[in-house]
Amino acid sequence: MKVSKALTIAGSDSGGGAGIQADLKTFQEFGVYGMSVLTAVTAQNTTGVQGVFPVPIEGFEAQLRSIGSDLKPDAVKTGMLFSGEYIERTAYFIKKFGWNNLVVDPVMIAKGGATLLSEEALDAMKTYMLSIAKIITPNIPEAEALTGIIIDCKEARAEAAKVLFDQGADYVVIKGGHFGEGTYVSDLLYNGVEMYEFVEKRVITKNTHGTGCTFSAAITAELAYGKTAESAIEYAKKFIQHAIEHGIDVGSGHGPVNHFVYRRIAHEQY
Ligand SMILES: Nc1ncnc2c1ncn2[C@@H]1O[C@H](COP(=O)(O)OP(=O)(O)OP(=O)(O)O)[C@@H](O)[C@H]1O
Ligand SMILES: Cc1ncc(CO)c(N)n1
Repeated sequence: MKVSKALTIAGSDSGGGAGIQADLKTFQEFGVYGMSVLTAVTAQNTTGVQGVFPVPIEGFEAQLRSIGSDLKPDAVKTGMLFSGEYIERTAYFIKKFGWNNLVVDPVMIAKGGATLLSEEALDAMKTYMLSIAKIITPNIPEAEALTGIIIDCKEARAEAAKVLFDQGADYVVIKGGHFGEGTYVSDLLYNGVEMYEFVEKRVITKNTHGTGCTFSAAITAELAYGKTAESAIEYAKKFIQHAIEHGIDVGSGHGPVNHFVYRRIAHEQY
């Protein structure tokens, strides 16, 4: 049986809500065969990040070579890339293997404030990843760090999207989860010609662990199926909305979004 295949290059979240675990669960939910290359192991749960342990760089590169020499992902996403060295190696292998359906989620800081990307890596992210990204999906603080623009209004967000586009990404999505506490949450898409806003009702919940990873994994899964960037983003936005609305009550902190939301809704109908 032929299947669409997607690869995530990211960190592990032992708590299962973000990182590689969120990506693989989302790929599975979309019916896409999931593969993973680990940059780092995090000791993490719903209350925060207790430790970050990078995979030795040789082990990281070996995983990329194993995938590249045998499996051909239809789409690839990057999440926590840990440091400039891992970023440079990631870009090298992505180019070498010709993986061009690339979603870059420039993960920098976990919700509780833990650093997932070293500060020196910011330049490497701009130099190596933006130029090869099909879609980049920063949240507001990440877009601010990458552009130097303070995003305190919609106009500033649009300006930042243009700067990121000029740095090389084909499609820029600046997510609005961190944009105040309004009734609606809007994500901005810029494709070099037009700006689109994807708007949904803000869900009042503490279970928002993994929103960003799950959203970008859903986009990647849709790209793996051969969908256009616009339709992949539109569908992923609906998916993340359902996943947040049905967030899971586990742990004592921020529970994860619900990666198997469609199946759960189906079960509830019986
Ligand atoms: N409370 C909410 N209600 C509805 N949608 C939300 C809410 N919070 C975030 N989103 C949506 O979830 C997606 C991820 O956005 P967000 O800005 O939270 O990303 P992120 O900060 O990268 O996530 P993470 O903290 O997992 O790294 C976006 O589509 C955003 O609009
Ligand atoms: C491993 C990992 N990647 C990404 C995030 C984003 O929030 C996280 N919390 N943990």
